[in-house]
Amino acid sequence: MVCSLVCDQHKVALCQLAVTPDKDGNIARARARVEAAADAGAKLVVLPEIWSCSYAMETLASYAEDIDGGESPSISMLSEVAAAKKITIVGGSIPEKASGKMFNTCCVIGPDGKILAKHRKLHLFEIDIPGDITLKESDTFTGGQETTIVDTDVGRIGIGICHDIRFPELAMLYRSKGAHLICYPSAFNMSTGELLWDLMQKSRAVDNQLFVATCSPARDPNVNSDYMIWGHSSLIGPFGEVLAAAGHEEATVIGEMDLTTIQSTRENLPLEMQRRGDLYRLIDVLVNDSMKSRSDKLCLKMPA
Ligand SMILES: NC(=O)CC(=O)C(=O)O
Repeated sequence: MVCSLVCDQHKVALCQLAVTPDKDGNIARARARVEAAADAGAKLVVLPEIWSCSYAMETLASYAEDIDGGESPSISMLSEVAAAKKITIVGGSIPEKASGKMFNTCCVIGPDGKILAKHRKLHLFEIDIPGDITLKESDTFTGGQETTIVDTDVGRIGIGICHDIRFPELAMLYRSKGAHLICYPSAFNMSTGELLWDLMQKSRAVDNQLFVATCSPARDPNVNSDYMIWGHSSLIGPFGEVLAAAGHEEATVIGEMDLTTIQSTRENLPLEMQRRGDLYRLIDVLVNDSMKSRSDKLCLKMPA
């Protein structure tokens, strides 16, 4: 491949890791997977949501790391590997402790091993389907306050974590700021995954005509927990094409991201030129919605 000043084609690896309660083991396995992905030519490696320990609300605090205080074995390992292999890593997420709170945090690390950006999950997952699944992340985590878009060697990347994918406004914001790729380290489950996982990543990609990468932990069918992981990490192109996809078991999948297809897709299907800013604007939706009370938001008005 011949690259001009800035290379447009990049191999992206999604490391769908098997995650256990053994943190040292998880870090060692992640290191081996990231190194192997780099050796296979990946310039960007993406890890899952909560990969240093199990996604079990009751045990997360005992695994939390102080990233800003420099006491984070998980992030130190990623920095070492990024620098040794000269790659960019979207480091999934780990439980982060800071100011007496806990966040669900993704670090983006550059080829010099330095942290380029830190994203704290903005929308905390909340679901209550009686008899099936009930989970409220906000009982455990504090939500982040900042959106995250970062320039890297493989393009401009917007970051969201799992449930953040359900909020199209965030993806639209990243698109408007020139993102080439949105990465969503995630951990969907068996109740949400089958119907929503593929649909949402393709929706964010085709609505915004950019690349979307998701990375999940592997499913453990023997796990003694009511939260069984869906898996199926994927790389989606700007026309909704599946460029790489894992099953539900532990695997690394690598896909090629050709950034020039963003422009060609936008020329072929010029959505941005057709947007009816005279009839609707995102700002109106946001302002109207934020003025409503929480109970108003939950209730759909029925016709009289
Ligand atoms: N971890 C999550 O945010 C899970 C989620 O969004 C889901 O649908 O499952």
